[in-house]
Amino acid sequence: MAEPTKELSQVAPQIPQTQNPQNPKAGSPTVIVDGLHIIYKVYGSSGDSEKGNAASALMRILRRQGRPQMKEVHAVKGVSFVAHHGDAIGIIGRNGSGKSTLLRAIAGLLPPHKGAVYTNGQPSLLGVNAALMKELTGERNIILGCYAMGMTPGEVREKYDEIVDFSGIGDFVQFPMSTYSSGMGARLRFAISSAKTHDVLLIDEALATGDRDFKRKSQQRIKQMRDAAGTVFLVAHNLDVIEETCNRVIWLHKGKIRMEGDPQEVLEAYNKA
Ligand SMILES: Nc1ncnc2c1ncn2[C@@H]1O[C@H](COP(=O)(O)OP(=O)(O)OP(=O)(O)O)[C@@H](O)[C@H]1O
Repeated sequence: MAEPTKELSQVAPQIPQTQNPQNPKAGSPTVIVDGLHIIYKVYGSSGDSEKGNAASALMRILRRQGRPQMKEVHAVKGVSFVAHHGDAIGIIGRNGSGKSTLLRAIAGLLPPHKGAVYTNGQPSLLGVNAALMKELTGERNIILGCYAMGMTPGEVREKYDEIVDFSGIGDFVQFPMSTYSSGMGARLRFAISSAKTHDVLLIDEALATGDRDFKRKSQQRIKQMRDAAGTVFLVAHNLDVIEETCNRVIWLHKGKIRMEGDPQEVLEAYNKA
């Protein structure tokens, strides 16, 4: 199978950089998405007239058709763009427009059907379903999560209190995550993931469940990551979060880029559409 993502240095070692004496990395490319197509293959009914309901399942059994036919969902259709160090890129679009699919492809979790994703550094996906273990306590999850991000035991000890403080879960850190509200879970996930500086951090709706205070804190932290010349991608339905956090917005529509650029301009066009 083709590699989901490739190291940027292998394909574009000499791309000119914007010089910034304070941070020499700033402005250089971190992610190149080149003519990307993602297709899901799913089992579905054979025709539009056959909806996936009990009646059609029964008909299939009676007609001895066995398994339903394979269908394809073309979720991302020829998307291309370049992201740079220091960019926070908001991805907006209606339900089903391909936002989460694009993030998962950048993270290397979905192989391109056509085209390619090149990344400089390791992309980390922070999603609403990021893999923390519900039956373990917050404390255990913090430790495991930090190890999973490649931190040393010393770094974990150093960051532990800060993560608990930032998440605001207080004494709940001693309880299994299965006892947390969805907001508490999302806050802990964000606190763990953002305890480390990421080259490319992909955030999928993780800020949606936090309260106002937490949103403010997380926006500040995203800004710090940008200042450290990381690249942040943010999928959110809350357009205020996008406007306040991002310096660029990509509007996806039915798997294609409808518009891209300055947040105010893109959000204005999106709201009018
Ligand atoms: N695992 C999957 N298998 C098959 N089809 C999928 C899968 N995940 C997403 N799709 C389809 O791909 C298309 C894009 O979905 P995606 O979740 O990327 O959109 P989205 O813009 O993130 O939507 P939302 O705003 O509702 O989260 C949709 O038609 C969806 O039904």
